[in-house]
Order: sequence, then structure tokens, then C-alpha cells
Amino acid sequence: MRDLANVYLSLKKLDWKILESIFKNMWDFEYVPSHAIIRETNLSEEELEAKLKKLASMRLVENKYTEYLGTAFTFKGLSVYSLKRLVAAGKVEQLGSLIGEGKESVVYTVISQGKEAVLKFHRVGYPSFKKVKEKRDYGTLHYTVLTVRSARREFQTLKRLYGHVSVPRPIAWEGNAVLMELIDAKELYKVKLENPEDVLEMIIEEVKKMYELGVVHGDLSQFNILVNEEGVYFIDFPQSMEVGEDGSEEILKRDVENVLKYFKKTYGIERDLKQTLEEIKKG
Ligand SMILES: Nc1ncnc2c1ncn2[C@@H]1O[C@H](COP(=O)(O)OP(=O)(O)OP(=O)(O)O)[C@@H](O)[C@H]1O
Ligand SMILES: [Mg+2]
Ligand SMILES: [Mg+2]
Repeated sequence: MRDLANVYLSLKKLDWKILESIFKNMWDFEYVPSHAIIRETNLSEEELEAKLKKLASMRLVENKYTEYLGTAFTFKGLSVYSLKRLVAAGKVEQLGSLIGEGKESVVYTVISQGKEAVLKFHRVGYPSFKKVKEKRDYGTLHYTVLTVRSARREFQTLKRLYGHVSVPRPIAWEGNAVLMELIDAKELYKVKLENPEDVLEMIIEEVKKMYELGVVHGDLSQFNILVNEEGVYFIDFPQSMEVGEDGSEEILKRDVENVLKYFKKTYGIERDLKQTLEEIKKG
């Protein structure tokens, strides 16, 4: 994913058409059959096969021969195509630098409407999709469909919270990519707080507001809270849940417990879990 800009620039019009066709059809096929792409691109069988081989050598697609030739996006392929859609929509002008590469995402800075912003590419279930498939029954959906869902969930949750809770402003969502405001702040675990009691209160206040808006973060910890002089910010929402959804109370408890444990371990602050949860839930 480090060479995303070069890959992007090397793709020709016809390559983009093929990627577009895979995107359109990936909801219905684990491997999109070549005939579906041929119908949309007017390429011959031989031309398409040659193109798909080239795209596979660039690690943008994975081809599979069964009764017919089928193809599916890799994480990189879906990401570069999602970027293309954001560029086409006028949301991204320039790709910046890679600022984070984790299990579940690759995060870049970009220039969006003249300002620096964050572009997060989701990759849930990648690369061990087979395991995911065994655990929960997704039928023959390709894992790329799951990454799109995860991106959509993050975008929708940010939209719901922005303006009420301290989260980055969501700008756009395409494919597995979420474009949002860049927060100039550091992860909580990297910072030595001078006023940890106040910061903990601010965090609990925000969790309470989220709860009032019907959202449970789902992955709250010192890694997904950013802090600067002005306050605290919450990021990383693909696991977010609706209040009232099955299991959401347990997840809320885990979220709050993570935060309280961190403040106890790092700053020796004692705050009762049960009481804190009651505070969050009382209107
Ligand atoms: N809006 C933002 N502003 C500034 N930095 C951000 C923003 N969004 C993400 N980051 C940075 O990118 C990192 C990864 O983002 P995020 O936590 O959303 O993804 P992740 O999938 O949890 O990554 P991981 O696989 O490491 O768990 C963050 O820890 C943060 O450093
Ligand atoms: Mg994170
Ligand atoms: Mg995460």
C-alpha cells in the first residue's frame, strides 16, 4: 500500500473500466465472471484475460479459473478504485503520506478541497477471509464487501455524531475508503497528561453524549482517543453499535472499563465502573 500513488498514476482508462465493472458486480459474485466484465467493457475474452493478468501482477485483483475466469479485488485494488471515485467526485486532489497501517486499516493524509484531511482504507477480515467465513456465514460474499460495509458504518456513525460529540468531520465515503477531517492530536497512550482527572471526566461526558445519541463506540481505548490542548477526540468507529442492539450493553461496559483501567494503571485514578455506567445511562 506504500506505492498507492504510483499504482494510481500507472492505470489507464481501460484498467479503470475493468475495476469499475468488478466493483459493480462484486455484490453478487465472490469472483466476478469475465463475461460480466466483457458485457460492460466490450473487450474480447483474450484482451480481458491479458488485462486481468496485468492487474493481478500489480496485486490489484486476484483471478480464479473455474468453469470460467473470475476475478476479485484485493485490498489494494479496492482501495485504489475507491480513491479513484473520491477523485472523480472532486473530494480528493492529492494523496499525501501514509500515517498508519494497522490490522484493520491503512490511513493516509490527503489534500481535500485545499485542506489536509485523513483517508482511511478499511480492510476488515483481510487477509484471513477464510477464517471469517468459517466463523460467521457470509455465504459467497467476498471479504471486500465486508470492508465496504465497515467503511459505510464508520461514515454513518461519524455523520450521526459530528456536531454533538467530538469526532472528526466526515467528508465522504466511497467503497472501502472514508474521508474525514484531520485531527491535530495524539493518541491518549502517547501523551503524559497534566490533568488526567479532567481528561477522564471529558471522556466520560462524551461517552454519555454518544449514548444519548444511541451510539456505543465498540472499540474504545487509549488507542482510539486523541488528545490535544483543546480536548479529546474519538476515532475508529467501524465496530460501533446502536444502543439497544443485542450485546450493546456489554460492549459499552467493556468500552468504559478499558478507559477506567487505563487511567488507573497510568495515573492511579480510581473511578467505579458500575457508578460510571449508571452516570452514562441516566438521561
Ligand atoms: N481523523 C484522524 N485524524 C488524525 N489521525 C487519525 C485520524 N483517523 C485516524 N488517524 C490515525 O490513524 C490511526 C489508525 O486509525 P484508526 O484507529 O481509525 O484505524 P484502525 O483500524 O483502528 O487501525 P488499527 O488496525 O491499528 O487498529 C489512528 O490511531 C490515528 O493515529
Ligand atoms: Mg484504532
Ligand atoms: Mg480499529
